[in-house]
Amino acid sequence: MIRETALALVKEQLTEHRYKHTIGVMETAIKLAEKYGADCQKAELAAIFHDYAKFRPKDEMNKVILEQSMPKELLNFNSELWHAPVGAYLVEKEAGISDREILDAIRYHTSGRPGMTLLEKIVYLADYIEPGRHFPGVEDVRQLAESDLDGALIQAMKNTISFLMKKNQPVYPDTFHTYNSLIQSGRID
Ligand SMILES: Nc1ncnc2c1ncn2[C@@H]1O[C@H](COP(=O)(O)OP(=O)(O)O)[C@@H](O)[C@H]1O
Ligand SMILES: [Fe+2]
Repeated sequence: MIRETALALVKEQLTEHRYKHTIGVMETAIKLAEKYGADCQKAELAAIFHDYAKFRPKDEMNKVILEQSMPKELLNFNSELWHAPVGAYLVEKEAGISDREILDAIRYHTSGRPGMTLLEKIVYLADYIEPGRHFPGVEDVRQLAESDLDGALIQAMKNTISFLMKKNQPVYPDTFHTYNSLIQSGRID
């Protein structure tokens, strides 16, 4: 699918603000894909579609999670997590994207998962550091992303986990497991 077609499909699903964020994620994901040797076209499409389900009603997302046998555990956590796996499902069903790598990059863009692929890492990070993002710690992650993809990802996950903990919010454990897997894969002992 070409960029224009994908963007037109996504624009219908999003607010103006979310659409601008999506453009930022797309541009950042392409740059990261060039830098780290990922497939730029897949990075572009995954980034364009990553928030496709962001504004679906909660009851619709809840139903998809149950009917499509997604992890039920998701329902015990922040509903903000749901649009990622539900988005992967709807992008396949409604937009006809069938590439597994692209769908998985959408599926895991919020929680991460242990053993993330290069494409999944790029979309996760592009979502975190795109130029429209302004929150404490984002500049450090942007700097790290220039030369150390895993280091940047670890820092982004640390920030997300601490942010949720500071607000006394539950943390969906896959993010902890992703953090552990990244820390362990980089260890020299
Ligand atoms: N492990 C987690 N447990 C609970 N909430 C999480 C977890 N990881 C991310 N979140 C929350 O999910 C929300 C959406 O994240 P994300 O999809 O990355 O961004 P966006 O808001 O651009 O869609 C954020 O508010 C974030 O704090
Ligand atoms: Fe998202």
